[in-house]
Amino acid sequence: MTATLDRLESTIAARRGADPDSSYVARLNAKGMAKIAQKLGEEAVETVIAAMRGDAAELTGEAADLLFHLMVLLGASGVPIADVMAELDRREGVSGIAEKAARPRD
Ligand SMILES: N=c1c2ncn([C@@H]3O[C@H](COP(=O)(O)OP(=O)(O)OP(=O)(O)O)[C@@H](O)[C@H]3O)c2ncn1[C@@H]1O[C@H](COP(=O)(O)O)[C@@H](O)[C@H]1O
Repeated sequence: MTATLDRLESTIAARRGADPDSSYVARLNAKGMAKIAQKLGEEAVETVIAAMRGDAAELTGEAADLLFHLMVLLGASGVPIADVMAELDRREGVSGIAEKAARPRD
């Protein structure tokens, strides 16, 4: 999975400055962060809908769209996928319930 995301990150970085007429990555970046964020939100909603329909093939496609648009957003934000993976590694073995219970209260 990491190798796939690493390759996709490189492809997105290489395509960002391409001709928007021939590159979806370039076209989306040319529209700016608000449009990239909007697309990510739309893909998240479509992923949720596919999950609720119980259609595994549809969910697979929507999840791929979601991950792709997340990668475009991370790239446009200058956040390497390696940093996200490192954060997940850091959390490994820490129960979400225990972590939430240990948060300082307001
Ligand atoms: N993985 C993807 C990928 N997944 C989805 N998409 C595109 O994401 C778009 C999402 O479809 P939507 O209908 O939701 O969006 P839309 O057509 O822009 O609709 P509106 O926003 O206009 O309403 C489609 O154009 C898909 O083709 C992708 N486009 C590119 N990639 C990867 O990025 C690489 C570079 O792509 P280009 O920049 O286009 O060369 C490709 O070789 C792939 O590896």
